[in-house]
Amino acid sequence: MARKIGSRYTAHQILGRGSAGTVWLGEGPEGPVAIKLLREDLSSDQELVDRFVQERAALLSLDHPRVVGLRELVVDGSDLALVMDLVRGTDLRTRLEHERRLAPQAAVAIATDIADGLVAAHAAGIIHRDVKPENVLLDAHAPPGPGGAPPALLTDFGIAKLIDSPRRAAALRNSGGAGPSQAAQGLGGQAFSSGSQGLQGPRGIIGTPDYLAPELVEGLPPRAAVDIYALATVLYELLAGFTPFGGGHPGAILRRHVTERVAPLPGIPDELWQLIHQCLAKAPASRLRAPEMAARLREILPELEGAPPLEIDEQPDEPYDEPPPGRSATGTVPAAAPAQDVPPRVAVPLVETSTGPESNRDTHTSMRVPGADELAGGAHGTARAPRATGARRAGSARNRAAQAAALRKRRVRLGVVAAVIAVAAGLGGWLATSGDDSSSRPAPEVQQSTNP
Ligand SMILES: Nc1ncnc2c1ncn2[C@@H]1O[C@H](COP(=O)(O)OP(=O)(O)OP(=O)(O)O)[C@@H](O)[C@H]1O
Repeated sequence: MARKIGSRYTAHQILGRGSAGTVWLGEGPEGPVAIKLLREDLSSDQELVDRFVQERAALLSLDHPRVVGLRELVVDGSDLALVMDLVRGTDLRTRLEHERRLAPQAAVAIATDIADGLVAAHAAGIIHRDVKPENVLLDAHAPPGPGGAPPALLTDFGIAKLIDSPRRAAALRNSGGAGPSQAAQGLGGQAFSSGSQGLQGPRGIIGTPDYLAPELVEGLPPRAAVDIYALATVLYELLAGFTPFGGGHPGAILRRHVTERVAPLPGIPDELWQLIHQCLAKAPASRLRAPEMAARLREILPELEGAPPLEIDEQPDEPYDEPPPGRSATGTVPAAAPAQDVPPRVAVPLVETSTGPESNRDTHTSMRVPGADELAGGAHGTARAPRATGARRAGSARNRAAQAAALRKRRVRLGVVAAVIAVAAGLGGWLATSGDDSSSRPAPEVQQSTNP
């Protein structure tokens, strides 16, 4: 059923739904467009509407072939719509769901496109804040690039930040139900709320847990480096089929971003791994900047020609598996509950989402407060450590009793939320002064144009 949007656009058919609203195939004076119609509760929020209007010029000015162009912001009665270039194709999440893992050259080609988009955005002072496969569109009508990858375009620039209004975040913090700041509260309410009050104003964390840079978990204000971290996470996911710190409840994922190190992917070319590793550095200053990342990805691209997707064993770890003594921390934490109790791995956005029919992707699962056990690294918080196909799992059944005993001891030490709060708070200082990479380049100072 056709629907008028403002005086110039008509929405014809639903293309898909996301956490912020519904995307329609539409028509305007210059031809077909995509129209994102924001959810009613968002569009009726006067503060949010004001922010959109304030940011209109900055968002409309972002013009780059690797960025989905925003053509118009329409405020029409109770409708708030973003009119965008129409990309005929699919989003990267859908492709990943079909293929599970991409061949390295295709993965790097897509990451290069996204990095190019970030170069333009960061140069314009705009931080994306929600780089993830859902926000990457693949243009199936353009000639494919290296590895047969369709050109990729980054979409939803600045949207996460716009929706992140202080009033909304405060309301969510005060609400009893699942909401965006619940994970943050669960991980360490003091650390988060005090950090947020001091550095960001009374805001919650906005983003999607799997892709959130550790400094955001710490309550620091977002800088361009958060997009680099998220892009490195996406690249890792394209290669591995899962994100480095994902799995389980949002609070557990957030904790891992801060405390765990990423394990190398089996069979990954060293240069590519070094790049991912550097861009996943805990300290934002240690990450590459967008132009450097794009250039390095481009250099690596030709060497990956013909390389097959990585072979990674995706069988879930056995319960009670724990890294053997002496092994470096790799993202594996001991499991303690039967596998059937472990919630599915999904990326959930840390923005308030609608539920039910409004949202049609499993990325929009609502969150619940993670328990102390999960926050302390229990089964629901177990990240998957990459293992080559056929490689032996860390730990084994013969050590299970000893491991279970060690686990119980460990839980006594770590099994209260307060401990996690202390760890998170303490790490704030550590993060500010250390990195896990050699580079000590200062963090790029990109002012968010989305600040009021
Ligand atoms: N410019 C566009 N052209 C064509 N299709 C689009 C465009 N923008 C979005 N879509 C499609 O609309 C659907 C919903 O997109 P939307 O951006 O609302 O949600 P999302 O990014 O999947 O999730 P979230 O809002 O949580 O980030 C997606 O399937 C996407 O492929």
